[in-house]
Amino acid sequence: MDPNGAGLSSEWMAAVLGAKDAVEWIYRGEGAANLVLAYCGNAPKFVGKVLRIQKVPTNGSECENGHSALTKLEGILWGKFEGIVSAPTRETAGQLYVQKVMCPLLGSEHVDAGIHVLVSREFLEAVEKKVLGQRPSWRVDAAKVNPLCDSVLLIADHSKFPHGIFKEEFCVSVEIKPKGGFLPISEFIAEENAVKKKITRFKMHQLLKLHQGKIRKLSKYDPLDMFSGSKDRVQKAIKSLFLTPQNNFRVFLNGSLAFGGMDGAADSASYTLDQAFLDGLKHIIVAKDGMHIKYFLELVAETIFKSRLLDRLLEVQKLDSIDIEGAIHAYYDIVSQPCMVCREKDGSKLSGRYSSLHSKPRDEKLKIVRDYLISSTAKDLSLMISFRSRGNKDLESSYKVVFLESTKQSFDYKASFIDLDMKPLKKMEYYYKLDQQIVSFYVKMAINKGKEGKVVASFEFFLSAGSVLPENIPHCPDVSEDVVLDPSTHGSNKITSHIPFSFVNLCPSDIPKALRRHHLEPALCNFTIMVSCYNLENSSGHCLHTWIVYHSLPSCCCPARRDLLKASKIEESISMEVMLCIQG
Ligand SMILES: O=P(O)(O)O[C@@H]1[C@@H](OP(=O)(O)O)[C@H](OP(=O)(O)O)[C@H](O)[C@H](OP(=O)(O)O)[C@H]1OP(=O)(O)O
Ligand SMILES: Nc1ncnc2c1ncn2[C@@H]1O[C@H](COP(=O)(O)OP(=O)(O)OP(=O)(O)O)[C@@H](O)[C@H]1O
Repeated sequence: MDPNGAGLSSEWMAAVLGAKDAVEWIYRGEGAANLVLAYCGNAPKFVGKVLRIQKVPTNGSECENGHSALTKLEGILWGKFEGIVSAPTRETAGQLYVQKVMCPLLGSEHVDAGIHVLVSREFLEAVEKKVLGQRPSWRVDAAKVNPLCDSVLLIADHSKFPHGIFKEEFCVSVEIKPKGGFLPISEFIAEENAVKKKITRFKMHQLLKLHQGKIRKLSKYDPLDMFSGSKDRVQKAIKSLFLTPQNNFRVFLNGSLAFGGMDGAADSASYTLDQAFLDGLKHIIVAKDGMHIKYFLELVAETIFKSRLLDRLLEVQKLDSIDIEGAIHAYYDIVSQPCMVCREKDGSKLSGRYSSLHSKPRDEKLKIVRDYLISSTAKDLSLMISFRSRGNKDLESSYKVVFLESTKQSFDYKASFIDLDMKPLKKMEYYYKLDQQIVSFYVKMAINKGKEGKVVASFEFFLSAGSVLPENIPHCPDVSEDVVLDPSTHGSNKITSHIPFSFVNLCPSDIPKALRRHHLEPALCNFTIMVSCYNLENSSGHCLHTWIVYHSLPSCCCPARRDLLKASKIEESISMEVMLCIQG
């Protein structure tokens, strides 16, 4: 690192990547703002590294060359962190933000701010051309490599161990974007938005994304499980991510994407679970056929649970203590604009509530907004964890070690946070609008909820090869809040929720009893009970089959028991899910 904090040491200044270097960089992935390339050549200074290249919107006006610095107000906001204000470019300021702001909060051992390397325009053009075919088409349409950038970030490749000790070793890594893991309690949340205190933004946003066509099915993942600190709930979170990865879960084998997609909308209809992934896992996890994925998911959950990595992240997320509905007021004062929220609420009894925010000293308002933006970074970053089996090697490990009880194996692991970008100050207004859009859409959709009475819990379980269906489903907690609209029928007033049944005893005559146990009156609703079976191995993880096992309308005949027993004989690891659909 150079003494000016610009992140360009003289050694790296000398290395300008040109067109001929492009062959050594291959597509690794991308998000909304950056394209990431992995190194596949032999130059020691690049081995084990990735390049993170800034993109610009294709429909944007002029491309910024990265030389525009922070705005004056951003300079004031981040002024207390050495070097950020005087950083010559936004990129450099962003890198210093990672070093000076995020590193101390998350722990320097889990963050690599990277260094800048110079690149020629020819290099950027050549790599862009080279990776075009691998990029999701909607990402290609949305943004392109910024041709005016003259430097890019070189960061450790967190999907690999830097120097493998053993030539033959396999490394598997997961990338998890856990999103916001707590429910706000802010007094500034308007009464009509009180649902925010009970339902996560992630979950509500899913409905909006479904409606907008950004995803094809609702995620089963609940960030509250991930951040719960409870082993069972963390396991549930990991399993849910596996079943509906979207852009929240990916697996890499020796640095190559093996599961999940770079397509932000990836869900069980679009990701693939290929043989290479299963074969690779077999090098790392010692288990009988059909159990590798189950144990791998256990390994990930165990590591997250034991390492307490997310505890610290949650604390950083909680810097957002008054919610965007509070922070937006401080924002308008900082940018010296009339407060649009107070203007809208003018005359309402709530508008007085915000005067306490508007009368705070400027320093406090700056802190509110600064903390909100830091929290936004923490709610959007990803965690990468790499694993390699320690085998029988007794060498002392320079990494942390996790023990997987199910296979009696020890693994080295290393964990890093990626994508710690500084969020622009001007995004505050967008955050407020998006928040309101998410909540109002959810509230509108949830109005249907009143029609179905009290609905019950969901459960899923894994069946391994040759196993029989369980006699008793464990007691499920009441999650009557937890009603989701069925993606396939959204728009109508059909509600899908989950109801526990003992599979073995499942027969139509038991169903009314079971419904009553959950305070549902069978006579008052038409309903369907479906069992879906997901294959976890040897195929794409798609839903293999859905059986309608019971329909309340007499004309429907449902050979439930026979089909379920057939399912139990599937010689694979499968996950089954029972859904109760009630037509309002
Ligand atoms: O607002 P969210 O929660 O949708 O988060 C955005 C992410 O969407 P997600 O819901 O995770 O798919 C979004 O991710 P995708 O592009 O959807 O993969 C970005 O990370 C975006 O950040 P930025 O604009 O690149 O700085 C994220 O925007 P920020 O809100 O973090 O600024
Ligand atoms: N240091 C790294 N090591 C390994 N893989 C990485 C690294 N950094 C990024 N990646 C891969 O590249 C992808 C895109 O990177 P990143 O999330 O930084 O992009 P972004 O455009 O900033 O994302 P966002 O949409 O959240 O703004 C990641 O999802 C990850 O798969």
